[in-house]
Amino acid sequence: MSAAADRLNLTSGHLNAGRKRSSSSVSLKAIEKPFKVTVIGSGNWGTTIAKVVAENCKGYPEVFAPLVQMWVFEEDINGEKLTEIINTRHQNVKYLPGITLPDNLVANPDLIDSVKDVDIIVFNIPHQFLPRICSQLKGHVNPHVRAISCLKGFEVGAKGVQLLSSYITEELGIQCGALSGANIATEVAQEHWSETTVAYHIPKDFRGEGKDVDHKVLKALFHRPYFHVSVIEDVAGISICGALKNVVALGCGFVEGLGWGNNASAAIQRVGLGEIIRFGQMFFPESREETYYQESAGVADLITTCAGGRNVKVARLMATSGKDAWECEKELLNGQSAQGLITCKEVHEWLETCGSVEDFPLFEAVYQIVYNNYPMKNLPDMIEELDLHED
Ligand SMILES: NC(=O)c1ccc[n+]([C@@H]2O[C@H](COP(=O)([O-])OP(=O)(O)OC[C@H]3O[C@@H](n4cnc5c(N)ncnc54)[C@H](O)[C@@H]3O)[C@@H](O)[C@H]2O)c1
Ligand SMILES: O=P(O)(O)OC[C@H](O)CO
Repeated sequence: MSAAADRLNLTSGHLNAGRKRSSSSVSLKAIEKPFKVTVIGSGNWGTTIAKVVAENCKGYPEVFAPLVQMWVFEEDINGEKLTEIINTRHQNVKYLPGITLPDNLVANPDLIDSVKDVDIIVFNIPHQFLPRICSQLKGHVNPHVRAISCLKGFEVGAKGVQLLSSYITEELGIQCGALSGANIATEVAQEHWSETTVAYHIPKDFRGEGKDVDHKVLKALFHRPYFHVSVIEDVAGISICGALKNVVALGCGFVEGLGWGNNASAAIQRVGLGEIIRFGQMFFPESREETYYQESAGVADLITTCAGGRNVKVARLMATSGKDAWECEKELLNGQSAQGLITCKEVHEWLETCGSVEDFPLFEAVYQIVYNNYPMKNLPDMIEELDLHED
């Protein structure tokens, strides 16, 4: 085993075969040409994951090209360009203040230039911007490029409800997996220990170990001493959890803001977990039920998001202030996005299309509260009235 593999502890013993994780031991010394990596997105999570990736690319030059580009949606910050601030002071002062970024992470405002000759793209933007980003990238990305989506949400359109990784694959013709877990960005950026799940299917045109991206390469790219990665195959399972826990977190924020306490929040999470699993079973039958319970992307992410994520904070403020969702998001998040606000609408539209609204009373209640001003205090009845578990 190479020194790099040894340092990464990428042996089969380290991986839990019972959870269908990747288990082969591959010498990373065998990498034919180091993989060049770009991160698209520079928000709270975008910048955090770019930091993680840049640390590993610098640490394993036999596997990755050390220089990592991060595409930045350019902004003016008190007369200075955000990209210039990042490249000179090595800090994203707007979206991840107080965190020093590695000097091999280079901010680039030119989207097309940022993916030139790249081997791996990590997508990490609020999901409402994905269609425009993909349409700009079309024709500029080689089909052999591999991608990981760190986005949490769905694309709902003419093709029905789609995973964002599938949307990227369809739009750009590249294989795309996902990364999702119990990962509040600032905690990861501060290097407090957490876990995450990466899911990736090896594509039919896989070029072979050492030449192409596989589970080992992805583990090397994302695993840090403070950020423990498990690599599995269930892209649908981890993506469904990641998208829908944000809707559940809004429900938790409502009951907390009303002053109802921990029992009410736990009740919302219980109902929410059931609806997440039901959604997976109905619309993505390829997703595996154990992912919801065993992976960081499952119930662990539900718990952390409902405790300390942005969605719960926005919903709490809605309840305590009486302001609408968009005002609360603006007031609290300084340009960041509470993705559950968009996801609950997408889910509602999809469920209406297929006549399944009544199967998901919590998702529907959250949508009605956010978009149609339904009283939050009626949430228990809204869930109860539609509860399918009643005899
Ligand atoms: N922040 C977290 O704790 C966290 C953790 C895990 C996953 N996620 C997920 O990661 C994804 C990205 O979240 P984030 O926290 O990096 O973003 P964010 O919520 O911090 O959003 C801000 C980003 O949006 C960009 N932006 C604004 N307008 C834009 C436009 N018109 N086009 C393109 N980009 C624009 C900004 O430049 C900035 O980079 C989301 O799907 C989120 O759910 C977030
Ligand atoms: O801050 P939120 O609500 O977007 O959630 C953050 C992460 O998704 C937690 O894993």
